[in-house]
Amino acid sequence: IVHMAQEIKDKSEKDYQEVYNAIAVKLREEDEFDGYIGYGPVLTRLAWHSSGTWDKNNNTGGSFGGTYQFQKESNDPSNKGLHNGAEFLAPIHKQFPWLSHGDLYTLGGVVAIQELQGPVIPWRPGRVDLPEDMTPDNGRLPDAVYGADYVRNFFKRLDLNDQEVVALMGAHCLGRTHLQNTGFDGPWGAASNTFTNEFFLNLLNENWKLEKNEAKNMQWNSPKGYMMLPTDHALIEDDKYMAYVKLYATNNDKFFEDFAKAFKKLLEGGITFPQSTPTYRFETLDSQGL
Ligand code: HEM
Ligand SMILES: Cc1cnc2ccccc2c1N
Repeated sequence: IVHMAQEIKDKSEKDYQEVYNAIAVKLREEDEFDGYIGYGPVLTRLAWHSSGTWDKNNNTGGSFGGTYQFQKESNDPSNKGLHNGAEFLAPIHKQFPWLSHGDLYTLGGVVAIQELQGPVIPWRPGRVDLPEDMTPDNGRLPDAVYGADYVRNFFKRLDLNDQEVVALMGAHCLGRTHLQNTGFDGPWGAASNTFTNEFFLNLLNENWKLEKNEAKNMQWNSPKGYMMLPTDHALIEDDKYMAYVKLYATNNDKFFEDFAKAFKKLLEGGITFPQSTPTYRFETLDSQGL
């Protein structure tokens, strides 16, 4: 299967910056969601889950067709809680009906990362809505209970190497786990809604204890009330991953640079863009003085 992005002839950078700004203003205004964490983390996870269904071996799934809009995909147990992100974006789709669902879900993640003070994520438009029968099967997204070998093998299907995987996992600096969504709980106290390399510093500096949580799942907890999933903790159980954890814990610029590249690659998996497709680097609200 070839997913050829369409050439968007009648929309300019200004049009896409207008969509970016509409999402960013809504994000700034609706700050009470999830105990004042806001919508940034869940929008980031929605962009990742709508892209993470890609299978490089047969080029099925991925962000191109916007199939998260169909219940077969949004009801995947792996997607529990993401409806909050989709409902947040629904009015944006109404305001800009010319934007495909695939472009909407991925752009939502770009706005979230940038407005939460993360790196600029270069982004290309042109994803095309596919019919419901092209929705990939459930079960293509990763489980949280396994170790490094599972994580490494899982991300091969998304064509992502050790360095890209560790960089991307740094997004777990944002938001939190919710017992009713995934059977994991915490961090307790304020979860973060600012994009930093804290995830790597916490991995290295906290005193982690493996405990069974209320849903009978094992997770790593620290005396300060932080938590890590088994797949998070796996990054300091494996020498190759550990090298990148240390790199990103000590070099925030390198983390930002590598995260931006890996997140763009994740959001574009399986898509062929025409030469003429521009790559947009959007301004944040702050940098526009808005
Ligand atoms: C081995 C791979 C991964 C596993 C097993 C995993 C698992 C999870 C789980 C269990 C949650 C909690 C969801 C909830 O209970 O509401 C979560 C949240 C989150 N994940 Fe991941 N994740 C992985 C990779 C990623 C990647 C690659 C990204 C983005 C680049 C990401 C971004 C997020 C964000 C932002 C949240 C917070 C969502 C919120 O606060 O509502 N994750 N993840
Ligand atoms: C500190 C930390 C660690 N792991 C996480 C996994 C998923 C969501 C949030 C997380 C988080 N804030």
